Amino acid sequence: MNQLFPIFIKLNQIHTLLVGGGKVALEKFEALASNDNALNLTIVAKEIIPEFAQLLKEYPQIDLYVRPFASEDMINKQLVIAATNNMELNEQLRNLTRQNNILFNAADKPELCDFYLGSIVKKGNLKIAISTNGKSPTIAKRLKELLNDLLPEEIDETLSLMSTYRDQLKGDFEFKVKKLNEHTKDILGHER
Ligand SMILES: C[C@@]1(CC(=O)O)C2=NC(=C\c3[nH]c(c(CCC(=O)O)c3CC(=O)O)Cc3[nH]c(c(CC(=O)O)c3CCC(=O)O)/C=C3\N/C(=C\2)[C@@H](CCC(=O)O)[C@]3(C)CC(=O)O)/[C@H]1CCC(=O)O
Ligand SMILES: NC(=O)c1ccc[n+]([C@@H]2O[C@H](COP(=O)([O-])OP(=O)(O)OC[C@H]3O[C@@H](n4cnc5c(N)ncnc54)[C@H](O)[C@@H]3O)[C@@H](O)[C@H]2O)c1
Repeated sequence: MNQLFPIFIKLNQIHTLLVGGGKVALEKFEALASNDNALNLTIVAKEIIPEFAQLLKEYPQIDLYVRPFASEDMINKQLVIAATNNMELNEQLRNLTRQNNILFNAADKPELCDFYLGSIVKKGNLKIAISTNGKSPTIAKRLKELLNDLLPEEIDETLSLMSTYRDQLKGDFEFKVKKLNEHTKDILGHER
């Protein structure tokens, strides 16, 4: 059984720290920024690969510090993601985040993580996050591709129409829920 509880985070409201500037850090950065390019992020890395530094020029709001991690970097952060090649540093980050009540992810190190990144299907306002409980990120990626192909582009239009319809409905909450369910019965092919 997968006991992980998915939540959807507003990356422009919280402050995230990414430690590391290599290929894996770049992948994690792309995973974050592809959801919200106005994200609130600080990056600390002893060294950064040129393509990552180049990409960051498109994000003037992001702070990049090319130097070793210092414990003060944790101040005012709510989420920390580590993508370093240094296991001692990963352990130190694990301990510091715990002491400071900050949620922690170490890329590819499940035993150190409070949360995992998911594979993400995106169709306009619709977003589906996939977890395999860490069993196979490759299958998560393949499922994402499958769902991306299966879901029609019009699904976003349907969401917008439903939102307008809901705003126009007059009546109490129970009445609205009934109407919305009646209206979508055929779209989804079954009754709630
Ligand atoms: C979903 C995705 C999100 C993201 O990272 O953005 C993600 N990994 C992705 C891809 C990917 N990662 C790896 C491969 C190589 C093949 C393979 O191993 O399968 C591929 C496939 C590829 O790149 O093609 C290597 C790998 N990853 C982990 C380990 C350690 C271990 O398994 O013990 C190792 C072995 C390292 C080694 O051998 O040294 C662990 C984790 N990776 C997770 C997330 C979390 C669990 C998610 C879940 O429950 O499924 C978890 C637990 C923690 C975390 O990192 O958050 C992203 C999909 C991108 C997309 O959607 O396109
Ligand atoms: N590259 C891959 O495809 C891959 C696949 C699976 C697992 N991994 C693992 O993921 C980790 C990261 O991989 P990578 O390819 O990005 O490694 P990398 O060596 O390219 O990058 C590591 C980054 O950590 C930074 N770093 C190290 N010590 C630091 C410190 N004290 N303060 C701040 N930054 C520091 C380095 O400057 C560098 O930017 C490694 O542990 C690797 O074994 C990598």
